[in-house]
Amino acid sequence: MATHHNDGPLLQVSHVDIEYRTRERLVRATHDVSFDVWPGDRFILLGPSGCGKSSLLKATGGFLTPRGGEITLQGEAITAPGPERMMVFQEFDQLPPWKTVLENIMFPLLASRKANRAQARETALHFLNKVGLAGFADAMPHTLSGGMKQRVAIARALAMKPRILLMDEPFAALDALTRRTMQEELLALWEEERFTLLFVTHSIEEALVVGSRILVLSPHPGRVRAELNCHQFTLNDFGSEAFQHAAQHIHDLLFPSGGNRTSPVSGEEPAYVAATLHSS
Ligand SMILES: Nc1ncnc2c1ncn2[C@@H]1O[C@H](COP(=O)(O)OP(=O)(O)OP(=O)(O)O)[C@@H](O)[C@H]1O
Repeated sequence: MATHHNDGPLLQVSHVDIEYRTRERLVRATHDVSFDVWPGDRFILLGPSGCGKSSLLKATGGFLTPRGGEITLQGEAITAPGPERMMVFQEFDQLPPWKTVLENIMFPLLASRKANRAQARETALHFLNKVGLAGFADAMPHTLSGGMKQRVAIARALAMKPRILLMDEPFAALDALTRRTMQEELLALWEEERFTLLFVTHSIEEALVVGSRILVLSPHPGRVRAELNCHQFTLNDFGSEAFQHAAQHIHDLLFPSGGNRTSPVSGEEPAYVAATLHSS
């Protein structure tokens, strides 16, 4: 179980500015972004394409260094990638194709010397079972569906018992039904394991279902527009009045021009529209 709120935030993102320098220009990805993630949080970074969500996640992963501000995990500055911060990406090709499913899950445990072969195998089988793929230990990644590959990537990350799990739109490339199932499974896993999650999405609906807290970001450069609690919603709340109300509220935060659903904020806008119009 996660320890609860005794020792201060697990992750602190303080006044973070992220910039990219290309030959032609300087891109400011985020400006002065601050937030705290507590143990056991399912913390969502939500915003339109280009608001710097992935950049914030990569900086937390230690894959890039902010231009300004600081990111700390349990008080220690993040300067490089580390096994206590495991990442799950959107792409289905994140599993080395020459390793079996089981070997894929065992690999970080062995590479980080967290476990010997026997322990790694046992842990990998345990987590493979947890994501419902016990029968696929010896399968090669190319024989799996997209959803199954994402389950393996999640098992691989959780097997490391990271202090924080970083997920970058992990379900965005899945069909709607599989996406819903994966959200359900992730929540069930969280109920069992109570890991701390930092999750990037541009879907309001997904943010409300998966998250316990949501950081709403505005684009160019990404700034904090609001931070909201949403632990009250589950997958059963789709279409409920409270859910619709919360979705509309977030929509209005993201598109403050006043409900103009055709405002050209980004090519990704239909995701928000779908979220607010969804009812069942
Ligand atoms: N390697 C890079 N070089 C130059 N600019 C970059 C690079 N990576 C990201 N950017 C720019 O930084 C800004 C933020 O990008 P980022 O990918 O973090 O946003 P995002 O909110 O995750 O978007 P999306 O939902 O489309 O992935 C964008 O304007 C993007 O073009």
